[in-house]
Amino acid sequence: MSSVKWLVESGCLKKVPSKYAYEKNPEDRISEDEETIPTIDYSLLTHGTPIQRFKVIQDLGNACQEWGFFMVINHGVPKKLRDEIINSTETFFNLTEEEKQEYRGNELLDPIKCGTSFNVRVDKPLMWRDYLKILVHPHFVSPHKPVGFSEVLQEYCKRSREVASELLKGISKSLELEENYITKRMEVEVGSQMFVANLYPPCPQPEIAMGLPPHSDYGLLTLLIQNHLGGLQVMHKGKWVPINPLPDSIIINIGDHMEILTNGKYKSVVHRAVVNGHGTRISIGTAHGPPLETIVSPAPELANLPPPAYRGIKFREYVELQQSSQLIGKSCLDRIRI
Ligand SMILES: O=C(O)CCC(=O)C(=O)O
Ligand SMILES: [Fe+2]
Repeated sequence: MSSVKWLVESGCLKKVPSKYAYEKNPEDRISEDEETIPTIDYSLLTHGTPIQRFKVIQDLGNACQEWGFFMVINHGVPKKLRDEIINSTETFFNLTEEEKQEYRGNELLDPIKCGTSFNVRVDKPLMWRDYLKILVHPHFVSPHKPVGFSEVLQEYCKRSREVASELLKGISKSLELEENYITKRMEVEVGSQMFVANLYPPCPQPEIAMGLPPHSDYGLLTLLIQNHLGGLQVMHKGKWVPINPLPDSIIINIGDHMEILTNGKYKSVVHRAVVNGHGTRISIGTAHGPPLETIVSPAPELANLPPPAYRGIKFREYVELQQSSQLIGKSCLDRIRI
């Protein structure tokens, strides 16, 4: 299956080929309010006074409960590193189709996988998106091309793990649990981290194509950065809210495993990526979760009243289920609700 990038660059497309034609839900509403996702000042979480910390933990809890999405500012991941990971990812996608073939991957959880759409075996229609997914933790691997990619990838992923683990401490506190509760219970230090780069080439008819359809993410937390182009929309109170992140911020969202662990107190939220007609959008997510063999179930501290609402499932099994199915809202999580 050729990449969307190749399709766009190899001819002068005036129309979206029919296999990419995406029928939007006629009931979709785009929010026109100014309202957007909350902002969390990370530096107050890590270096604030006790009062500032108390307040930011409350804000974090509210953001998780009300939106499932927020932006973090003052996170300490240098702009240079964020630019470098976006630029080197772009350079990766600029390799020839033959060079990228090496990373096509045959198995669902091959540590390095490069491809198009979400899952070409089941997607109907195809998505206007190419991707590179790398399981970077606990065992770091990287494509050996382009030159320098591996070093930047390793550093960016390490810095994003640091941010994720501080946020998980704050989230534990917001649930009135001990600060290291989630990181310990989910063995986050030896947990899995998936790097997912999305490339959305310019689309001749953006209104009838989709970059990524409505879905929630697996894992505990996802960190997301993007180049200069927007496209992320978050479902909130029945409307799609377009996200325009503050400069230098990182977007964070709750994944399905946080919903399971908190017994539904913090819910994963459906989001999608729309495409545009003028330029190539790149977004880079890192999904943070437990080790693949860990069984995730509701924390007993949070699953007494109300009783457990999800059955326990091995992280690997859940990821395989999600990655092998069509991406449809929260359909994967629905399968393990009690
Ligand atoms: O490109 C985006 O803004 C969203 C990407 C996304 O939702 C994902 O990779 O799971
Ligand atoms: Fe996502």
